[in-house]
Amino acid sequence: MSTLTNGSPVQNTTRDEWLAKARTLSEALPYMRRYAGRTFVIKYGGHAMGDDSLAESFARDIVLLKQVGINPVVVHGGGPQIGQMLQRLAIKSSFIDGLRVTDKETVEVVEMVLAGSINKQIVAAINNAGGRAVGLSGKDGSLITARKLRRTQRDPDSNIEKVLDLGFVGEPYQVNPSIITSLAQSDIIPVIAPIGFDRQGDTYNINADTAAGAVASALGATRFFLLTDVAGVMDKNKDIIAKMSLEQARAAIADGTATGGMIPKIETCIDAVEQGVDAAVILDGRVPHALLLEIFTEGGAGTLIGRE
Ligand SMILES: Nc1ncnc2c1ncn2[C@@H]1O[C@H](COP(=O)(O)OP(=O)(O)O)[C@@H](O)[C@H]1O
Ligand SMILES: CC(=O)N[C@@H](CCC(=O)OP(=O)(O)O)C(=O)O
Repeated sequence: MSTLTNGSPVQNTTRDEWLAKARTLSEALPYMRRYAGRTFVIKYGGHAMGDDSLAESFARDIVLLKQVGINPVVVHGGGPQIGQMLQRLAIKSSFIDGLRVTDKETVEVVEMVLAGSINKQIVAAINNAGGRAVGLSGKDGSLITARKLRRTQRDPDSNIEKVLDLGFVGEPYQVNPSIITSLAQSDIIPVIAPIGFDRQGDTYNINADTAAGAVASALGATRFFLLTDVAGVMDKNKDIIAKMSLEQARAAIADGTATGGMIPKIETCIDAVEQGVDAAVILDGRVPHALLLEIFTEGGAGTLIGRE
């Protein structure tokens, strides 16, 4: 038993808990100093959004990052939420290579769900947690000019390559980050919906990982985080891989360690690092405060993809 400065006795367990908390806070200091003034792009996936308390803890983490001098930029998805809305409207939806085939009617729903409801929910959650967030889509401030994504597939029988039509699925063609830097300088946290536009007035549905990677590259972000619904990239024994070089990341795709939605995710990380982002991290958005643990503790969480 020991005593507090006010003389009250403290049970040892409580004291140990306090010491553990103090150690964690103290451990965070060098990271806070290292990252002050840096830009972090955080991709917040639709699967990571989960319930209200998880959304609240995500918002608090973002506000904390801003408070310690980091410039967080949030790019969000919302695939499952788009799916639910399309179902309610009885609009059929299909995917090719993890990308939603998007006709004119679908792109209207996608924009409504992403730039409308989800974007504003995240903005409100950050503002309720004490931050100053502003929601944008790629159309605002000409942030993301897009062009139609061209996908081809080789027919295994004839070996002829055919062009697949995904409709209004776009790829970022030009990212103009000036709106983001102006907002960040005014202490505002930008929250971006992955919608692009072109000079012909067409609207494009962009995969949120791709949009976030393009924003991270254009901003020269120090770190790019992808919050998803797994603990990180798993090896063939289902153990989390803590760190991967670009070569190991490419090998994980080539040898089938990464499949499905993990493939474009790792590809996006490789592209972002090749274009100057210091490191990209895939981590579990379902775990409360995963972002804080990754950024401010020694062990980190999730899978870091970097140069060496
Ligand atoms: N090696 C791997 N490690 C972890 N997850 C993997 C791996 N290979 C495939 N996956 C799958 O990738 C999914 C994450 O991609 P995705 O569903 O597109 O995420 P999000 O909706 O967050 O963008 C995981 O839920 C998992 O099923
Ligand atoms: C072209 C394409 O597939 N766009 C995605 C955009 C949302 C997204 O990527 O959301 P998650 O990150 O939650 O998966 C879609 O329509 O679902």
